[in-house]
Amino acid sequence: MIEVRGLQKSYQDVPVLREIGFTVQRGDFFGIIGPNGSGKSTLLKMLSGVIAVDAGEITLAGKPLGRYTRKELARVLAVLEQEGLPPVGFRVREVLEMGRFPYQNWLGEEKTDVGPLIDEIMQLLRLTPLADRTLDQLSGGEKQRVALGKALVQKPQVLLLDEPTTYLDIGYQIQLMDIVRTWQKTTQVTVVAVLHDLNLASLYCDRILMLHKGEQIGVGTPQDMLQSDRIESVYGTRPIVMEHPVHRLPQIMLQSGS
Ligand SMILES: Nc1ncnc2c1ncn2[C@@H]1O[C@H](COP(=O)(O)OP(=O)(O)OP(=O)(O)O)[C@@H](O)[C@H]1O
Repeated sequence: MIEVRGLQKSYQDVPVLREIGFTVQRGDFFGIIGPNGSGKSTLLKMLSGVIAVDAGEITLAGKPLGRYTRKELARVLAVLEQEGLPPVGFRVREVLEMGRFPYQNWLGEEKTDVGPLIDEIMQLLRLTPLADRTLDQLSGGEKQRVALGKALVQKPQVLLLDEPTTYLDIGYQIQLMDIVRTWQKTTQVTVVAVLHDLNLASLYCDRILMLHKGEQIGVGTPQDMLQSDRIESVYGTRPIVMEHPVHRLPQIMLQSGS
């Protein structure tokens, strides 16, 4: 679904990504991890076409990213960003309707009735009781669900998530990740998520790309990537890595003073 080859990026002649290359299969949950400043958001912005690559190529559904028009791209790819919501005056249902823009004509009309799709996504995200609230009347966690709803109504083939669980408590973190996974299983959407929380990355990602200072440290399963030596060399702190007693996946425990 996504192929990345030989990607390079510099800002003002300072290289921030070097020789990045990986493939994401259709329907995979792919995580991008790495310390602050390692280039995760820059890579995600290149995948979404927001910033240009200096060298290398990104192919999406068999077509180079640069050959998509903006509207074509919005039918294939949706992004959940930290600041992806419109100004505060809009109501929840209106915001979700805005997500349909790639399918609308210049009058904002669509051939098919999307009411049932919007109802389904509002229910999945438990937004139905909030439909008529304006954005300023929502909590941070509720706003994040609205932003996700706006991305899902685009019915994308690829969903990019930039640190989707920042500011969410542990209950909302799991709820949001579970919703994404449920949606993924029903629609076969390919998910690429920048995640700071290594334990969440382990629980939800099929494969993980680890970046460090703009270099690709490796791509592999959570078991491959979340080893204490590797984490220590990249993050500068040595955690204890244990197997989750239920999910049989690596989970890390931080050690103070290490
Ligand atoms: N517009 C810009 N101009 C110049 N340098 C930039 C710009 N955007 C990012 N950088 C630099 O590029 C590097 C990678 O930044 P990026 O935001 O991609 O990292 P990140 O891994 O997402 O970090 P974080 O986890 O802190 O969000 C950093 O050194 C950052 O200072």
